[in-house]
Amino acid sequence: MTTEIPLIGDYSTPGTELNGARIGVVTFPGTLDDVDAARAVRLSGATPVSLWHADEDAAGSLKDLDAVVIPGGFSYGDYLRAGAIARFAPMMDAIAAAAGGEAGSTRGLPVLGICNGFQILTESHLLPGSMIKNDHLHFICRDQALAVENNETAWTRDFAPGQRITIPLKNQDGQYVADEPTLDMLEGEGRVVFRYLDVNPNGSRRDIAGITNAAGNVVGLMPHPEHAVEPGFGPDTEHGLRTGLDGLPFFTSVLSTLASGGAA
Ligand SMILES: NC(=O)CC[C@H](N)C(=O)O
Repeated sequence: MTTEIPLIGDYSTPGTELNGARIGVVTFPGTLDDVDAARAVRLSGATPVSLWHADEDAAGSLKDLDAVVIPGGFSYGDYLRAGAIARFAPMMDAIAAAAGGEAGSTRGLPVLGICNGFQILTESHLLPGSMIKNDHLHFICRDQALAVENNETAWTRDFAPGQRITIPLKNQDGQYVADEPTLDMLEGEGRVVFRYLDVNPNGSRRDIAGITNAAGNVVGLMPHPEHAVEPGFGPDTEHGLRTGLDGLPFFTSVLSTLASGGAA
């Protein structure tokens, strides 16, 4: 069962007109950023739909959805390892089947994992590699500059190639690791989607901040685009102006992808 998420507030910023797309936002026990993710979806013009991790008809609930966001937070309190318990949720089985794993599937449901969502995607083996503690062993919260290395995924096509963006980063388990052959494969296939700029905040291998599956429909990243979608709330971007809209193209990109009829 799914419910459209009622939202309060002013939508007179971009994307006020509803465009017919329905995007699911998953909630686990301990999820933190589902409300902000839903608001970002709505600001892009799509309708956010709430998805519950333990839904007994998870596959049925995904049927009329066009994309899914797995938001940030501390699913199951990050016990054992961030995302390690969430991966066994019935909703994750349904998402994996609809998204198609590493290679993508015929449906190729677009899935965006943000921070804890990225951790859940690696634990679920929808994306390769693992997230471990930041190398300095501290929780970090900062406005982080990134380079968009691949603008041909379902969630990045509204960016320019190589575009510099700034969005918030806040986590303790943000260090992306993988063995050298996997890192070489990701680089070789253009699957590094975002790279940290100016500073590597957590020791991630090769400054990797986000990656995609082979088909380009599943994307995960540690920084939080849903916190940079409204004027006055996101990080300073250019010339000290508080524009803070660098997260919005994630959510409009998936709409462009859907409009063009492709998964990526
Ligand atoms: N902001 C978040 O999603 C936090 C993610 C995660 N559980 C961590 O600290 O690392």
